[in-house]
Amino acid sequence: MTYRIGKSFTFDAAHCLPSLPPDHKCSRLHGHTYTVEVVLSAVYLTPPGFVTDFAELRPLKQYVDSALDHQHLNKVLDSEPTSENLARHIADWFRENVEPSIPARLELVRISETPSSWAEYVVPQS
Ligand SMILES: Nc1nc2c(c(=O)[nH]1)N=C([C@H](O)[C@H](O)COP(=O)(O)OP(=O)(O)OP(=O)(O)O)CN2
Ligand SMILES: [Zn+2]
Repeated sequence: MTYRIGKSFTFDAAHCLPSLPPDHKCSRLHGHTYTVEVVLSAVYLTPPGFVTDFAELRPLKQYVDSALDHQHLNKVLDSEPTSENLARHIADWFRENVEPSIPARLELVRISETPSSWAEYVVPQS
């Protein structure tokens, strides 16, 4: 049996995908209101019955606000800022900076650029 929780954050940012053909609309600079959703799991609950306290995820919100909100994502990521690469970037940051101090593991990060599309990075089982 595994328990899961999720939390979402939003931020606004600009990006372009320069390796797309020049006539592709996403090769030009444009912006999105992004949604970041993280899903965490635990086999055992910690008192009073949490996978982890949602408040423990505050550092991720601070990272999103300081590093991603109102930024040009091509200047933030080493790779082209697709939703897939952004999901991996956030998962890597979370696993390095938050996961070691909480009783839960990161399952996945989901990114939505628009209400009708999303991409996920699913963390491999260790
Ligand atoms: N697999 C991916 N495909 C695309 C990505 C991506 O990150 N991963 N990104 C883009 C562009 O960033 C684009 O801005 C978003 O694409 P799209 O969903 O086509 O956006 P629209 O709002 O224009 O959607 P419509 O439903 O066509 O109005 C492209 N592809
Ligand atoms: Zn885009």
